[in-house]
Amino acid sequence: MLRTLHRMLPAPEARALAALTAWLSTAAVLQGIVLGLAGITIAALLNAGDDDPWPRLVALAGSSVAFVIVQWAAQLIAFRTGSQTARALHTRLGEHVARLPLGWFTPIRQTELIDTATTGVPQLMSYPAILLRPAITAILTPIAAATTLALLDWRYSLAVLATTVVAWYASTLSQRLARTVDTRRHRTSIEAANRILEYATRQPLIRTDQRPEDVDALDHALRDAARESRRSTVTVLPGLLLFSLTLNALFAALITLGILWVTDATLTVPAFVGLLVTTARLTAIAAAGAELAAGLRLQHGALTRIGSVLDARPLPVLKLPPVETSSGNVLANVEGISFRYGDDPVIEDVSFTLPRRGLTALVGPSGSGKTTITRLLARFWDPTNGRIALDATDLRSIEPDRLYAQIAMVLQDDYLVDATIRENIRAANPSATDADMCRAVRSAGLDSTLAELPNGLDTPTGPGGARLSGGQRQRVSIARALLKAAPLTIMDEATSALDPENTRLVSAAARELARTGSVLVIAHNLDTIVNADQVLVLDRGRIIQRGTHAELARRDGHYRTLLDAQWAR
Ligand SMILES: Nc1ncnc2c1ncn2[C@@H]1O[C@H](COP(=O)(O)OP(=O)(O)OP(=O)(O)O)[C@@H](O)[C@H]1O
Repeated sequence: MLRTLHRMLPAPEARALAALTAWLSTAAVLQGIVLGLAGITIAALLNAGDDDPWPRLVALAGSSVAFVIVQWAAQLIAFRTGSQTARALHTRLGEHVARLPLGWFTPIRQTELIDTATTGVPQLMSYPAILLRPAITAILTPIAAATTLALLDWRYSLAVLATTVVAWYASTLSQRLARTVDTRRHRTSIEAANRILEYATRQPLIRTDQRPEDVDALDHALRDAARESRRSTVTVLPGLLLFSLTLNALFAALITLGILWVTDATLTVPAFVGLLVTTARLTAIAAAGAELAAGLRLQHGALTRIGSVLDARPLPVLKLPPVETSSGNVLANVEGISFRYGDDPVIEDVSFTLPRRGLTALVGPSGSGKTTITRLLARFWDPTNGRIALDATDLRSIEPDRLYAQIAMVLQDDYLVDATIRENIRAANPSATDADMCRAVRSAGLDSTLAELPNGLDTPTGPGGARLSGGQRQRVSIARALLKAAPLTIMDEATSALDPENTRLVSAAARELARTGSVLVIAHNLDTIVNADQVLVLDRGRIIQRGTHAELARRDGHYRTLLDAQWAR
């Protein structure tokens, strides 16, 4: 665990952890020497007359003082290292997550990430601060004590070393037993957390639709979590019992050995008493170490989860030759792409181009793959076959920052950061002038909304934009896209039109952006489609028709059927 944590930390914090380990190891060895010397001194005092106890008493006092000083310094360093470790892990997690492909952020991974950042990292902080000391002490102190005891009786010293190895093995075994249940318990508790989040955020839907299956799913998840929690307690107990029994059996074995050696006169009674005092103290140290095992296991679990986030690889940026395009007017070239989520093919052999300027409407029934195509264009994932090029460059060879600078997105229910409306919009283009900002706000239809807000553009949006209505959030998102004026804008029109005014605004913004850039709209609004330069009709992951609205509307086929069913009402 120490090695894993050491590997995860940046160099300065890893060095601090190594230094702390050295301090704690020195303290543990000194403690062992103190305990060994205590046994030897007791033997010498009981053996009055035969031995001069003073040299031993001086050595004991000297090593005790050294131990207290080193232990005190180590503890101070431990608290500092604990908070440095937590800070470094938070930073590493944050920097790493920012480089992961957007497709990595599934709901369950998001819940895991919240748990890791808010619970896992703070848990790990107490590893260097509190638990590393007893963990090191439980191993090094008995070894140092046993070695010191060799001055009194080398056979007993070897016996203590052997029992230390057996006790260490028993402790590892009991922890391994518990770790498997810990993993299951964590999985079910994350599933429950996810369900609770879903239950809380979908309350309106659950209440109005009276969906008992949502409540059932939550009930199941909570029951599973409670069951695993009970099971983990029950499974951990035999391990703890095994360790406690082993420890007591080892102590009894050492006493028996001592008695045997006293009986055959190869060990004196005072020496035996001295050895027993030291051994009893070592047993107490080992038992205290075992009591902290549960904490260590929790930290091991947290470390494993942080490791699995850090192991997730960002999509590689490859060195690829430029892509030839048929004309300089092409911005995006999608060539024979296929994609699957797991084993399910979702997109199959799709090809199309997006012009540098113009509006492309993507239409098709629900589940036909429209959203997936737009996500592949923003490189949430790489297609399993084929390639996508932006400005004659394969997406896989564009640095993420450069790629995101070229794309703007307006989604159905956009997430706003907890800042003012102005800050949310300006984030799209920090160098935009106030005049550009006003234009974007006006075109997005936000001016009427702002007039009703007491602080206008400086109104806080709340976490995720919760203080604005869905329609207002979408208008902020449109203003952001207008201000960014990226070469490619991807828009997702609301399926269940929030209000006709917003639908008209998305359509108008799409047309405006299409005058200077390329716009790809997942279109549900006939107005958008009629104005599109090309319409791509998608069905079960394939493009089955393409052309303008007028061309497609004249032909029999899927588009006409869609048109009749959806828009001609
Ligand atoms: N993250 C995911 N994991 C697994 N399957 C997914 C995932 N996202 C979408 N799918 C599946 O991929 C298929 C295409 O989904 P997609 O969201 O691209 O369709 P869509 O045409 O945008 O649908 P809608 O109009 O309803 O939004 C669907 O069958 C969907 O169930």
